[in-house]
Amino acid sequence: MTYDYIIAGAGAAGCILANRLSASGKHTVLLLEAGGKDSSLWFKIPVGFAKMYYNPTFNWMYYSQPQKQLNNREIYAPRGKVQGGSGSINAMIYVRGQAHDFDDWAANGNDGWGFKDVLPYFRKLENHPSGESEYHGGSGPISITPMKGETHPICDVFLKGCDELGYPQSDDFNGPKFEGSGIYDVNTKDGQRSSSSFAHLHPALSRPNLTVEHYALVDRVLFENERASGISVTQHGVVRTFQARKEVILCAGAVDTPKILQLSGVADQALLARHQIPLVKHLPAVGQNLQDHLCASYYYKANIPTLNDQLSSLFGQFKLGLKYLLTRKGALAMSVNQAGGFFRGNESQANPNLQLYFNPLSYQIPKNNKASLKPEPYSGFLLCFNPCRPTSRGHIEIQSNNPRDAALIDPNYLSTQKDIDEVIQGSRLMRKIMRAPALKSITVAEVLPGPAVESDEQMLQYFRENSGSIYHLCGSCAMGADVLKSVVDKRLKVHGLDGLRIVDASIFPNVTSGNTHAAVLMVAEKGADLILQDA
Ligand SMILES: Cc1cc2nc3c(=O)[nH]c(=O)nc-3n(C[C@H](O)[C@H](O)[C@H](O)COP(=O)(O)OP(=O)(O)OC[C@H]3O[C@@H](n4cnc5c(N)ncnc54)[C@H](O)[C@@H]3O)c2cc1C
Repeated sequence: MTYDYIIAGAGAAGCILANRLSASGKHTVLLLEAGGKDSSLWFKIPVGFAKMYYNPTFNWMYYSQPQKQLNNREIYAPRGKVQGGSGSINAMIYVRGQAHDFDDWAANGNDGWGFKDVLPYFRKLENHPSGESEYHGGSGPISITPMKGETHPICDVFLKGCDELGYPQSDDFNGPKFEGSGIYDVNTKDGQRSSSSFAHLHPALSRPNLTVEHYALVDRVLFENERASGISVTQHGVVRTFQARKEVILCAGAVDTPKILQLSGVADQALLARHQIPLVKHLPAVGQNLQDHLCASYYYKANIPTLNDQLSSLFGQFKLGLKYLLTRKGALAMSVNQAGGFFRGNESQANPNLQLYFNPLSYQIPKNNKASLKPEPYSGFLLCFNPCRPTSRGHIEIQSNNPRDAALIDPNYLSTQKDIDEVIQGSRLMRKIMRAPALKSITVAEVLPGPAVESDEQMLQYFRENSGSIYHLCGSCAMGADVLKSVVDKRLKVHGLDGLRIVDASIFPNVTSGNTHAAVLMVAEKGADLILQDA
């Protein structure tokens, strides 16, 4: 069968492309997704995040290679395996990043991707309750909800503590003032997840020129000489091929997009030779430049009730459930990451370089992936940090030429001195904030790492033993001008090939300073415009 556009991966980016490319009715579009539909109610209810965290039906549940700098631990890397992708299972925190994140993209040979260029796309994609303004959009498909005014009362204690220490406050991390403590926005509408699947794809499903195939694992891109001519998938055990009249667009995310390219013969020639894959194009940067945010939590026991108290009792759960059903508000309508912000680890930083989360509950992520996420059995809360712009770079590599084998993920965490220094800065910042009078007055004890962990070495060791991914893998098919160091050009076309683009988190030249979902949605909106301009 032949379509104008074939999109591989119905994730955060792929659903937007499917909508935008099929909207005019002029082009036929095929959207291929390895997972199933997002019909379960748990994708709608924000608290469903916990249900999907270790759910092998809807989550690829990848693990990294053992990380040398993290005590050789294999770090959990959940990825959505369902319509909507990771955008269907994520924590919905909506932060664009700092202006200089995108100015650095532009400086990497990507004119047209500086902050002033991408801001119109951020505005286009969102429906913000404050309406149209310099920084916000009021009529886009993705609904944004500020959690301000709805968060657990303990979040106000955090904000007061930061204020006591003289830190600035930000009313809106996506507005003119990024730096400071504040309350996060989430991408929800009336207490329900506003994913690109719900906001873009569902309303487009009745279009006759849009076809969606589920349980269709893309094995490889097919080429005629140096033009991508179609795609080969395995669906319910049967191999099927589809032809593309105009373009094949890879949207399988930062782990699977480079994997598909490598399986298709577009990668470093030595890697391809090792796996007996015929060479289509020697592109050594495919799979390189992998980045992520690495975080660690500090756990506290409080002398006032926290969300732990409500979530630990059946009556508390019942009350929260009833509130959600009746008003679509309350803890079940929100992310667990409610307060936080962006801070400078020391005075010499030109920009905020640490992101913080203050959660009104505390939970340990169970190591056993058959267990579920449960609050700690006391009134607790946690404070968590990650460096905003880590400089460690890792890679994605196929382990065989079998598309059913997961790729090897090596983020190479904490492999630069800058990243190590920022871990110390972040650890010291946590302790400083917790010494603020407001926070001291509600804290019984630091449960973890605990007061015995005091020196820089001990704090670093705690981080090495306990840190985890905050699930922002990106950069593995970076956009840039240098064909040895990047994979796509500024129009998102794969270097040296025709009819093949990448539109997902893998094209980030550098990770953004906040959570990555918003920037992926922007990339998809701008990518759709670029594709339609060339149609
Ligand atoms: C648990 C979790 C929590 C997160 N929390 C937040 C948050 O609060 N805020 C935030 O900003 N970001 C968050 N993120 C990150 C954010 O969701 C991702 O950055 C974003 O979804 C990436 O979008 P993408 O389109 O690149 O990939 P994805 O959304 O992952 O989509 C890729 C799609 O491709 C499909 N696919 C993969 N391989 C194939 C194949 N071979 N054939 C066919 N289909 C394939 C996948 O099944 C998936 O549907 C979180 C991520 C996770 C996993």
